[in-house]
Amino acid sequence: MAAVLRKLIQGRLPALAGVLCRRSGNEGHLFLNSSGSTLMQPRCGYSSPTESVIVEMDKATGVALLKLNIPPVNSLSLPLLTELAIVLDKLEMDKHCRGLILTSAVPNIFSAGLNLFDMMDKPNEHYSEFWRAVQEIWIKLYGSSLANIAAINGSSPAGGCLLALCSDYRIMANNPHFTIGLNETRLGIVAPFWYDILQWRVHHPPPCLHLFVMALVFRLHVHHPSAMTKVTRAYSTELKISVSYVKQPINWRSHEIYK
Ligand SMILES: CCCCCCCCC/C=C/C(=O)SCCNC(=O)CCNC(=O)[C@H](O)C(C)(C)COP(=O)(O)OP(=O)(O)OC[C@H]1O[C@@H](n2cnc3c(N)ncnc32)[C@H](O)[C@@H]1OP(=O)(O)O
Repeated sequence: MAAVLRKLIQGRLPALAGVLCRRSGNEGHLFLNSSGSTLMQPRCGYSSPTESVIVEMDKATGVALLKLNIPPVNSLSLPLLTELAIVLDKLEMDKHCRGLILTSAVPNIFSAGLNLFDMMDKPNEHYSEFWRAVQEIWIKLYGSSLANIAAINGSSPAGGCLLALCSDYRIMANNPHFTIGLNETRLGIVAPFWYDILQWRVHHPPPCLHLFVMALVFRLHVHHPSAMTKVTRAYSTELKISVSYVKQPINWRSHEIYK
C-alpha cells in the first residue's frame, strides 16, 4: 500500500495517464485497436540482449512501453522471464522512468502463459530456477514503484493472465477471439490462493478507479483539459483510496472472499 501511495504522491499514475491522453491522433498516443495492436511513437528505445523484450522509452513522459517479443506465443520461458526481470530492474533504477505499459509485439497473443516445456522432462534444479524466476516476475511487477498498465492486445491464458493481474490496471483489446483466464487448472496446475484474491480485486474495483481511468482513456484531457483537472480534484480522496486498494499486501485470512 505504501508503494502505491508513494506512486500517487510522486505523481506517477497521472504521468502514465498523460501518455494515454496527452496528444490527439496517433502521435505519442497509446491505444488498442480492434486487432489488438498498440500504436505509440517512441522517442527512443533499447531492447534486452536477445530482443525478447523490446523497450520503447518516451523520454518526454518517462513512460516505457515494454513489448514481449517471443513468437509464436510469448510463452514465459526461463530466458524470457530472466530478461524481463533485468528490464524491470533497469527501469526501476532509471530515475527518469515513471511508469510502464506492458504489451506484446506478437500479433493476437499477449502471452500464452508459462512455457509448458519448462515444466516437463527437466532436472529438479531447472524447476527450482524456473519457479524462482516466475515468482520474481510476480514480485517485481506487483511490487514495482512504477505505475504500470497491461495493454492486453491478444489472448492471455494462465500465466499471461497472471502478468496482467500484477499490473495496476488492465486494458484489453475488444476482440471476441482474444481469451483470458486460468485454463491451467485443466492441466492440473493449482493456482495459489493469492491469484484468487488478485482476480477478486479486478472484478470488484472501487468505482472511482474506473471513473478515473475511463476518463483518461476517453481522452477527457485532450478535449476538456480543465474537466480532467476537476475530476482529479473532486475525487482526490476516493482516488487515493482506490489506488491504495490496487496493491494491498495480500493477507488471505483477512480477505473478504475467505471470511
Ligand atoms: C510463488 C510463485 C508461484 C507462482 C505461481 C503462478 C501460477 C501460475 C500458473 C500458470 C500456469 C501456466 O501458465 S501453464 C501454461 C498454460 N498455458 C496454456 O495452456 C496455453 C495454451 N495455449 C493456447 O491457448 C493457445 O496456444 C494460444 C495462446 C491461445 C494461441 O493459439 P494459436 O492457435 O494462435 O497458436 P497454437 O497453434 O495453439 O500455438 C502455437 C505454438 O505455440 C505453442 N504453445 C502454445 N502455448 C504454449 C505454452 N504455454 N508453452 C509452450 N508452447 C506453447 C504450441 O504448441 C504451438 O507450437 P507448434 O505446434 O510447435 O507450432
